[in-house]
Amino acid sequence: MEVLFVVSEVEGLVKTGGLADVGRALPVALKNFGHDVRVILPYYKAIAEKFESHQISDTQVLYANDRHYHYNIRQMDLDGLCVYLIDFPPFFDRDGIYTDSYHAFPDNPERYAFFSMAALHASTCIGFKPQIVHCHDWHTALVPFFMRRDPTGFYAQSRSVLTVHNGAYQCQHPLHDIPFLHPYEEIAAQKDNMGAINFMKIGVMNADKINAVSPHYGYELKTPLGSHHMYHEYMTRQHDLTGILNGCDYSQWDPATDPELPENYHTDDMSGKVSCKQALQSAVGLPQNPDIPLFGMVCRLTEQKGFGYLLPILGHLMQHNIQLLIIGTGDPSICEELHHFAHQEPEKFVFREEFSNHMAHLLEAGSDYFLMPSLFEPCGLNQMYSLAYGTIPIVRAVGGLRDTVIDLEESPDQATGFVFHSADSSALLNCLRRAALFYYEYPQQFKAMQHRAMHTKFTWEDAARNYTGLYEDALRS
Ligand SMILES: Nc1ncnc2c1ncn2[C@@H]1O[C@H](COP(=O)(O)OP(=O)(O)O[C@H]2O[C@H](CO)[C@@H](O)[C@H](O)[C@H]2O)[C@@H](O)[C@H]1O
Repeated sequence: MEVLFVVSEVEGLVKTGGLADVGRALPVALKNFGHDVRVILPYYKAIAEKFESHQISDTQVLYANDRHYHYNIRQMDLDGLCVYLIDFPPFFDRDGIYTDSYHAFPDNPERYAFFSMAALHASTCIGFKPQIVHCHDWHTALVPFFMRRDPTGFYAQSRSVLTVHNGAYQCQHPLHDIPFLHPYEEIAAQKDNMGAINFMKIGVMNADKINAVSPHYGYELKTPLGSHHMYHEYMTRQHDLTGILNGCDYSQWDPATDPELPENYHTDDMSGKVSCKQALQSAVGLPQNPDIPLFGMVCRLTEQKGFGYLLPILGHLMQHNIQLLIIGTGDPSICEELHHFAHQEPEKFVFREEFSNHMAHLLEAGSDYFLMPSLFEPCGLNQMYSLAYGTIPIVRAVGGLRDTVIDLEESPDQATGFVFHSADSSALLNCLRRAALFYYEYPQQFKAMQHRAMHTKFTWEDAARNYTGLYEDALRS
């Protein structure tokens, strides 16, 4: 199949979170499955500064209201993957992808409405007629709407798939600021009483098929509590909504080959993991004690990741003989609390406010436990990386975390981690205490759990097979 993969981030080029990991690994897996996949994303400043690409057509123009958008199409090769870039400096030649590190760019809705329109337009200019146009999250959720109303007929036989990586981000914005949507009366009819429209709703109501990034998140989207206030839309589309579990990119996340680690390791010889722990403790200034359990966490600092109930128990946690390391960037108020706490407990707790791929890899390898107590988690990738690195995940039973981690009490012989249920501090604290006790009291069982974790596999090949099935369903619709 010919697939146009329209996405706002691609790991290796530009990344703010898990969307980028999927933006790289899934098209590669689909290509390996035999599909002709072309990825298209904005030509951000960060890409222009670091990577070679070349312009492949004359300057193109799009019109919306009285505005003209003159843009260029560029192309590059990313490890055998064909990548097109939409070059429009007024929107993309700036520091930051979505934010200036603190605040979202106010013109994000217009930027991504333009990108969605330009991605489809560019494909017609290039002459690539895809059977499937696969878009992701709110940034490209207008693509299915524009496809259905394409006046040229170029996409008449094409079908659209919208993947929901994070349904909480929907982009609600005044229609007035989004010129590309002005011509459509049906959109004007959807304005709420503040004059705003919702990109994600438009995507869900117009895509031929929709999928969540795990089966359980697919189920949650169809519940009032888990739908992020889009229960009506997800229920309306329930027969076209499914869940496909993300994979783990083992070419990037394998402790036996990971070049970011001071020493590699595998299930037959775990001594390298001890060196990684030592290197991690040394890198962040924690006492170099190999016997104390080290809990690690790396994530975007947002409420989604469970800080609402993690922050209140940090003090209680420090009464135990453990170490905790958190690496992340995001919400300034969470940063402030973490910095404050780190000053109080320098021997036990370190907070690094940074985005570092190297440190993320070292943390995955050097920690004993990986903490992921999310309020909601569409799939989650770090728990998969943790399993691969023999770093036992501690997760809440939501979304993809529930689909990928087996709790010790639930199934002692198959357990790969610790799972708690309620979104509250005491449930989390109990779970963390359970994990610390297990580490100290049952070292042999801890090792056995590490081995089981490292043998657990969630491959992109499986995901690509499932997406192929979804594409086939879309083409039949
Ligand atoms: N400070 C930092 N330094 C270095 N690396 C950092 C970092 N902060 C985060 N990362 C990296 O970003 C990625 C985070 O991926 P996740 O899937 O866990 O979360 P995210 O919420 O961004 O993704 C959303 O999309 C993905 C993809 O579908 C879903 O799995 C997920 O549930 C959904 O919320 C990992 O590769 C992680 O290592």
